[in-house]
Amino acid sequence: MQIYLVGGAVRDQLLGKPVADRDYVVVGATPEEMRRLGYRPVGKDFPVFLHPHSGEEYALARTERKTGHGYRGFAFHTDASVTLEQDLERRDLTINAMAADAQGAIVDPYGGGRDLADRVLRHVSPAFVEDPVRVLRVARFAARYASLGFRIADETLALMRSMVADGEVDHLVPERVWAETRRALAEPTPSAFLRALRACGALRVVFPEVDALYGVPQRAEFHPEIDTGVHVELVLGMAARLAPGDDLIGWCALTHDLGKALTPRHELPRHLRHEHNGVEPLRALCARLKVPAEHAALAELVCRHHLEAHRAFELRASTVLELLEKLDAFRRPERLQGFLLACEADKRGRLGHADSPYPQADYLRAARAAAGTISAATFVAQGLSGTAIGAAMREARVKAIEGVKRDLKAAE
Ligand SMILES: Nc1ncnc2c1ncn2[C@@H]1O[C@H](COP(=O)(O)OP(=O)(O)OP(=O)(O)O)[C@@H](O)[C@H]1O
Repeated sequence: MQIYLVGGAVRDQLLGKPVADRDYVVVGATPEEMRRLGYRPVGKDFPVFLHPHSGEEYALARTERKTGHGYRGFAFHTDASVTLEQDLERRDLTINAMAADAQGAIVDPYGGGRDLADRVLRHVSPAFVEDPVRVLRVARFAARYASLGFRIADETLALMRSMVADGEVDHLVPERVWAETRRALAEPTPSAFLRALRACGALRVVFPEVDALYGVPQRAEFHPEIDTGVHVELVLGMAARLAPGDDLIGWCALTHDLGKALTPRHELPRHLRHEHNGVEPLRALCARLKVPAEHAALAELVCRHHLEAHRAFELRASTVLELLEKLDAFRRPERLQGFLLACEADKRGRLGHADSPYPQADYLRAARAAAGTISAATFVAQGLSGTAIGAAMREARVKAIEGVKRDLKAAE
């Protein structure tokens, strides 16, 4: 039997990037042999084994046949006669379909090395169309490598379009959409994920509420980029810059303005109440994709309150306190931190504003710190009880926030 390193590890090595996971393909072996050698079987649908010591994954070389819709409709075939080339042929992109033998010699039957050098994301074979998640994977790799100058090959984009047109993308299960989206949001250029999905028409299928933002105008004096979809792309880019690799902030960036798609035509380009209008589609989207609770919760807070954060200096101290309470900022400082990063990404994610300061974040952080030092214990010690404690504490917190604002003004 022969063992090859395959997929992402070979690609990353050739790109000079750190290798995260090492996956191996085993050619010319049977499951029984693998077990005899001490490998532990883990695959449900097809034979994958864990190395007895390193815990790395070793999969028997396999082919597949499409039997139905979506990703469940596959019959995998594996035996000792399946070749490395057959296994690599069923992979998505040529840059992911290279292998390296034990001596480090590269096996590259589909031109992955050339595409890597040319910065092209290209499908391996016509079988690409058989698994709709590959549309999302290509978009995700576009988000990962956009800054290196990668583009999607025309013929691959054409196949992606045909998969959308044939309705194959409709069969994606929410778990797979979320898993790829989450990973894409943690990539360096998440806006390239949106652009790739939009270019093939998949955005309308998987994120219709985001797709609907393109072509919706905003006021040019606040948003020189005008188009709301373009604004969302800029906010995603800024979120990736402010919080690299943080898909939670990315999710908030992606969804903060969903309400703008619902603005009545006669009100455009103003978007009165968009922060309220966005809540319902956001909740429906989070439920549909089964996003984790904290992603749904923080995205809703950002959607509802981003305008308040932008206007923080104009708000009364009591309103600032209410905002901090709604964010649960006294018990959960990380919530406030995430909220402010997303709000800052929104404010700076506008054409010509990338380097604008966002002093609102400093103010709200300082407000929380000052108000947070006031605790109920002080008022209990003063002999107060029940509702009197709550009222006195509130009053003291409001005063503390007023103090912070005064100090900031004085420092200007
Ligand atoms: N749905 C799919 N269709 C075709 N090939 C796939 C699919 N999912 C994974 N692969 C193949 O399996 C390999 C491992 O997949 P995995 O999702 O771990 O990504 P990766 O390429 O290792 O990238 P990452 O760096 O994100 O882990 C890929 O490189 C690709 O060759």
